[in-house]
Amino acid sequence: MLKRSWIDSANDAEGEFPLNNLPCGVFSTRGLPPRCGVAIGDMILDAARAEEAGLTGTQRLLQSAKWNPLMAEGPAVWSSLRKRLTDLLAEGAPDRAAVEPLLVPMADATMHMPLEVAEYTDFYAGKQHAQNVGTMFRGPENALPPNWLHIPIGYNGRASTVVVSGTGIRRPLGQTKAKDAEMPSFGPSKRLDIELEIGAIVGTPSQMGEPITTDRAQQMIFGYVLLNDWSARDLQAWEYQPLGPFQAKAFATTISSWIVTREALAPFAVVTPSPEKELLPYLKGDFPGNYDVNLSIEMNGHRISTTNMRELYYSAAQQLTHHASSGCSMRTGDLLGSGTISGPGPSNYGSLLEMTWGGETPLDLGGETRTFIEDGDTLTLRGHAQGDGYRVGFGACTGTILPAPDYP
Ligand SMILES: O=C(O)/C=C/C(=O)CC(=O)CC(=O)O
Ligand SMILES: [Ca+2]
Ligand SMILES: [Mg+2]
Repeated sequence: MLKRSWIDSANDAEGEFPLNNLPCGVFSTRGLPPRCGVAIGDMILDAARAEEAGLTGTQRLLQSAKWNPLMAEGPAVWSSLRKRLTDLLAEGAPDRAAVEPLLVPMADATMHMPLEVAEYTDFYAGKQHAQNVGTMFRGPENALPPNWLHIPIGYNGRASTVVVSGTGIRRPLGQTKAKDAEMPSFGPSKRLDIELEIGAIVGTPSQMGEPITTDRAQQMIFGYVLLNDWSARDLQAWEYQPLGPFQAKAFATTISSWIVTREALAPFAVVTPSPEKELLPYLKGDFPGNYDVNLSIEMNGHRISTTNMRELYYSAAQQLTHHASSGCSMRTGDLLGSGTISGPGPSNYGSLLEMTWGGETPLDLGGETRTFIEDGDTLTLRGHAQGDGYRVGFGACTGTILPAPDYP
């Protein structure tokens, strides 16, 4: 049910930021440095100033212009802050007069990275995507690798190039090799693509040498963002064997400005699809660790795909458990990409590679067509969970492609 707020725009049934959501971002307004804020309707509550005014029940957790200090505190503190903010913003709140001056119109704000990304790992937990990409790269017989049904497969990506929604992305340069060419060549990617993913954000850390259970992993997750894993398919096809993606995915990853907390998504929790092969005991998660979140992709304003987070075969908790299982420590601010979330048919695929089947079938964008991304194109991911009379949304995860740089 919609929790009503004294901020009218937060009571809109189709709005993304009702009182039920309260996602965490970092914003600035003219002349003032970036600071922590919480979205409510079409406004942002200045959480840093609310803390200074003694309204949040926290001390010095919201002053660093990143959410990491709060994230490190763990679920009890996350929960009490959420409860406190809910009380401040609910219809009939006694503190309204103190809170009102701390609201800034979203339209006047510039958004920044909401967290310091400690490390970034990208998984491959969408089965339809793994099947599709495997078919194109290795043929239908070898599409799904033999380990896929047993391990949440991943690779270590780059935290240095995770950027916030709205950041322009330079077309990457790299090495490619045409099938019939004798030598590889170097230049701008000609097969630039997106991947629609959800990123899970680790709040509380684990120690080196300390494996964790799926229950504990679930408790460690602070929240989720939309994530676009920009991918240069021509670089990828040439470089990926035997160590997996490298420069094809190292140049940029865009996340939404808002972190939707695990608590806000709890009413939309679902179990992952039943495993086709029994999972080893350490990976079993008998709780609903996935979420019913509607997802979509727009290219230059045209919707080109719709899918849902519930398609994921492994939950973020299972991915995190596997990640720590060897003794690998997990840090506050670790970002775990889910893997591309493709649904059953071409209108539900999460990458252009799949939608155009390797560039063979162009997409119709109302007059124009596209296979891969051209300079100046804007790609936008959106996502929301649908409640009874309200939505919990992520805001946009968007980026425009700029021409490749000259080689120095
Ligand atoms: O080699 C392959 O089969 C494909 C690898 C990827 O594309 C890696 C990746 O980013 C996985 C994903 O997002 O699902
Ligand atoms: Ca990916
Ligand atoms: Mg990437």
